[in-house]
Amino acid sequence: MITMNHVSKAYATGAPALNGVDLHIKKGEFVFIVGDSGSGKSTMIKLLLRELVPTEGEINVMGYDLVRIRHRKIPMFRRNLGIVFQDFRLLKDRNVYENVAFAQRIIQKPTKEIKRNVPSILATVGLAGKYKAKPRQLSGGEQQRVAIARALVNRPSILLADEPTGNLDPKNSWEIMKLLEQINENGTTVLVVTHNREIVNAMQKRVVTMKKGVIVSDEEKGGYIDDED
Ligand SMILES: Nc1ncnc2c1ncn2[C@@H]1O[C@H](COP(=O)(O)OP(=O)(O)OP(=O)(O)O)[C@@H](O)[C@H]1O
Repeated sequence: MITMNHVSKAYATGAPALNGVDLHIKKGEFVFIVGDSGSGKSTMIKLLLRELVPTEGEINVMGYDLVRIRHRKIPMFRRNLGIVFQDFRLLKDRNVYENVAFAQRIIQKPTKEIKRNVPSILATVGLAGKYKAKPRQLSGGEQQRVAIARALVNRPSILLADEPTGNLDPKNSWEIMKLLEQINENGTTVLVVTHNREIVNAMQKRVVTMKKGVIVSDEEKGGYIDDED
């Protein structure tokens, strides 16, 4: 589903952000990506989204060769991915329903289908009763649920979450992680970049630890490794 072979990414300045990374993720896995600030996690996510191209190496996601993919095929490729960020990135002047429906309008789903799909996905994330609310009327946890609904409504095969609990209190963080786990149990491959040590240690999932652009550990049912530096 996701393969990175000897992937390096150097920016114009500084040491390479990624340096010879090999990573294989199978369909249906739940993987945490952890590591100190600057270890290369965001760079990895950007490469998987094809926002960046590697300096060296090969990346294949869902059968798409991300080094050689033609520009006009990138939007089609990205339909396979749902993305969630730390800061939610909702449309502030649109209500919950519109925020989720927007993702379907972009891919030109017929209105009839949108009217069926949006309430269904809002029920999945536990927000069926809040479809008319504006983002500012929601808690941080609820806003993140809207963002997750928006990421899922087009039924992506892979969900990428970049620090999804970074702005949430512990209770909401747990609820969001449990929701991501449930989404994974329903068949979606889930990658979560996080600094949340307690949750990583408790959830007993695969943990890939990055340090200075390399993978220093990759463990099934792993934990958060403390940096001794
Ligand atoms: N656009 C850029 N130009 C130059 N260097 C960059 C750029 N983006 C990131 N870097 C550098 O690449 C390295 C890896 O950064 P990256 O953002 O991938 O780390 P990260 O693990 O996601 O960090 P954080 O946890 O703080 O988000 C860092 O040294 C960073 O300074």
